[in-house]
Amino acid sequence: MADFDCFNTSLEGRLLFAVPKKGRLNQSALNLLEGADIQFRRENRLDIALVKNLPIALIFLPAADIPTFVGEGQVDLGITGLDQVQEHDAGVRALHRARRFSGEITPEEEVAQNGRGSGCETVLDLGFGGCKLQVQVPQNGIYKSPKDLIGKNIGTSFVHLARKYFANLELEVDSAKTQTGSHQAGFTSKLRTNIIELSGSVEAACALGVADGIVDLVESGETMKAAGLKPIDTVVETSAILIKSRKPSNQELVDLIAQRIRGVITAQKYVLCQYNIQRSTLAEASKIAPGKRAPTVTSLDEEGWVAVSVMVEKKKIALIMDGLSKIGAHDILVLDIKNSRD
Ligand SMILES: Nc1ncnc2c1ncn2[C@@H]1O[C@H](COP(=O)(O)OP(=O)(O)OP(=O)(O)O)[C@@H](O)[C@H]1O
Ligand SMILES: O=P(O)(O)OC[C@H]1O[C@H](OP(=O)(O)OP(=O)(O)O)[C@H](O)[C@@H]1O
Repeated sequence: MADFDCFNTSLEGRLLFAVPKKGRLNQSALNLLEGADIQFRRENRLDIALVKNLPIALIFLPAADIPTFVGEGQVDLGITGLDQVQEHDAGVRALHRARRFSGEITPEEEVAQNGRGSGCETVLDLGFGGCKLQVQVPQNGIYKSPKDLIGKNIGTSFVHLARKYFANLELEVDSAKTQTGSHQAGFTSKLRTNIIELSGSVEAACALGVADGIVDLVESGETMKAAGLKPIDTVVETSAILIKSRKPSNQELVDLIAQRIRGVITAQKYVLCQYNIQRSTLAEASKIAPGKRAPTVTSLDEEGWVAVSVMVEKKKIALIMDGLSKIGAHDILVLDIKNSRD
């Protein structure tokens, strides 16, 4: 158990669950907690909150730090972006590599340590916070392909993923030139591309002459366009995920939370469609809306008619209603699902 005495709060026996304290993932993460009936009251400016109805303590941390806390086993569970987990992973591997170069560990020990991973295990994809980590360059500039950026200045908050990306690119280019390069050799030589660490507003780096290209997140593309940039490659496609440490303090509680969150995600993704139809058309209707498992069918108090209730993906509902209507379904209703459990 981590020592959190500094918070003057007893965390004894509680599962520690890290939640993004600000930024793009904060509100959706809080909505998920509410849907999963994880009740808490957060005191002003305190980054820790005890859950009232479960033996859990929420720890509010920057999304970028959550993989470190979970990976080192100080915190049991966390919500963060896949990009942040991969950045942490790449950082841990870079550290092992540096230790091998300095002779602190043998190549075999490096392989063994890499095999153990960064300590974060993905529990489930949360279906929000979707975006891409992309290599971007000025729209009307001289750089056309990622290879043109080798040896140049790259601004990013994702230094480890950017180093890994350009190390692979340099290796590819060098191998093509010499026909003798090996993967390992590429990672041992010094990176020629200069990765510059920036903590925010990365898009400004090119216009201000700090960088020739950047590696940053793109969702709608508005920020990129406004900065006069265009994407030339994707490093990672990311979304928010639930992660757990290698040995959580209470696996049963981890499973319970995962099950509740899964239920909330399903409820957000589906709606309930109800309609009346003649029994003779039921098979056709079931092809249009087969449901998550199968439609629920009840007899109506009218000869030859049935009432059907079926879960439908929200994004498909309009087309499905059109189809059902076309084959003679009546009284089609669509209802929101508040929560669900498999
Ligand atoms: N535009 C976006 N659309 C969707 N998800 C995003 C977007 N930007 C970032 N994310 C996701 O949110 C995570 C946290 O990014 P964000 O920039 O919100 O963090 P932060 O630095 O903690 O907050 P802030 O930028 O407000 O200081 C990212 O790692 C990514 O997974
Ligand atoms: O493609 P878009 O929809 O425009 O989103 C992309 C922007 O969102 C994120 O930054 P954020 O606004 O969270 O602030 P930051 O730059 O301070 O991290 C990301 O770093 C981009 O700048």
